[in-house]
Amino acid sequence: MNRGASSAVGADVWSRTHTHHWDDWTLDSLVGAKVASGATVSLVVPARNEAATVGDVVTRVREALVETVALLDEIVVIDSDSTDETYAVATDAGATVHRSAEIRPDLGSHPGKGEAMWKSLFVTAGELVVFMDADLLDWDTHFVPGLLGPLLTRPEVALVKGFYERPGQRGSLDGGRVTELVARPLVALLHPGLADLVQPLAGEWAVRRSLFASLPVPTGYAVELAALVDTEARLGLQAIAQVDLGTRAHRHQALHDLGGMATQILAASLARRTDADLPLDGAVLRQFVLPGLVPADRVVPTLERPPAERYLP
Ligand SMILES: O=c1ccn([C@@H]2O[C@H](COP(=O)(O)OP(=O)(O)O)[C@@H](O)[C@H]2O)c(=O)[nH]1
Ligand SMILES: O=C(O)[C@@H](COP(=O)(O)O)O[C@H]1O[C@H](CO)[C@@H](O)[C@H](O)[C@H]1O
Repeated sequence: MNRGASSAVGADVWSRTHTHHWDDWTLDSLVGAKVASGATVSLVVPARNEAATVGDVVTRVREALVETVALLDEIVVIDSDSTDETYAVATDAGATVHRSAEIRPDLGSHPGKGEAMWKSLFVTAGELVVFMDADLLDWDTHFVPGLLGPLLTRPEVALVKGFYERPGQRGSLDGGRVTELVARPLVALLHPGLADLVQPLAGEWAVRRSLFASLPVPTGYAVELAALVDTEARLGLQAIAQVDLGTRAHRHQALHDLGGMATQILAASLARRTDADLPLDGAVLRQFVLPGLVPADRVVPTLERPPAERYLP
C-alpha cells in the first residue's frame, strides 16, 4: 500500500505515492475503518435511459455491499430525464430513486449528468459519496471498496478516481475517445499536474461530500474534469488519489454525441484557465450528417451550478 506524504506533493512524485490497486485493502479492513471513523457512505448512480443495465449495477452492489457487509449506507439512482423504464428497474433492484427534475424544484432543472450528480447532494446523506455510471457491462462490485480505500485510510485524500483497462474494438486502451482526443491534450496544455491520472474522465470516482458540495459543478459531462481541476487548485495534488480497478467496459455513445461531450469539457477547462469569452449557458456545435453532409446544429449546454453548499442546511 502506498503511504503518500501528507504535505504538498509534486506532480513528479504524485503517481508513485497516490496510485493504489483495489486489492490494497481487504473488504473487512475497510468496513472496520468505516466503523472506526463513523463515516457514512452513499453510492450515487446517475442514469439516463439505462434500463438495460442499471438493475444489474444496483442489485449486485446492494447484495455485496449493503446486505452481505455494511460498507454502503444507501444506494441512490438519480433518474436523469429517462424516457425508458430506468426508474422502475432501479426501484425494483432496491435502489432509492429520485428524478433529477423533482429534486429541489425551487432550484430549477437542467439536463445533464453533472446536474444529476449535483442534485444528488440534496437527497443523500453520506459523508463519502461514490459515483458509478449505470451503463456498465464489464465491471465488478470491488469498484466501490477500491474507490473508498484512500478516503477511509488517508485523511489528506478528498477525491479518488478509478482507472481501468477499457476493452474496445482494438485493444485494451481503445476506450475513452474523448479522454484520448480531448481530456489528455487539455491536461497537457492547461492542467499538467493532472497528467498522471490514467482515466481523468472516469465516471467511477469517490469524493468527500464537503468537497463536492463546495465546488461549482458543470451540468453536463465536464463534471469529472472540472472536479479534478478545482480540487487540485483548491487542495493540491495530495488531495487526489487514483485506484486501479482492473477492467471496465460500458455502452459506447455515437461519435457525434461525444462531440457534445467534448465541447462541454473544453468549455469547462478553458473557463478555468483562460479569459476566453465563453458562452455561459450553451454553445452551438455545428456537425454534418449523412446523407448529403447536411449541417446539423447541436445546442450544447455549458451551464455550471454554483456550489451546492449554498443551498444545503
Ligand atoms: O444527461 C445525462 C447523461 C448521462 N447520464 C449518465 O451518466 C453516465 C455516463 O454517461 P454516458 O454513458 O452517456 O457517458 P459515456 O460513459 O458514454 O462517456 C451514465 O450512467 C448515464 O446514464 C445522466 O445521468 N444524465
Ligand atoms: O472516456 C471517454 O472518452 C468517454 C467516452 O468513452 P468511449 O469513447 O465511449 O469509450 O467516457 C468517459 O467520459 C464520461 C463523461 O465524463 C464518463 O461518464 C465515462 O465514465 C468516461 O468513461
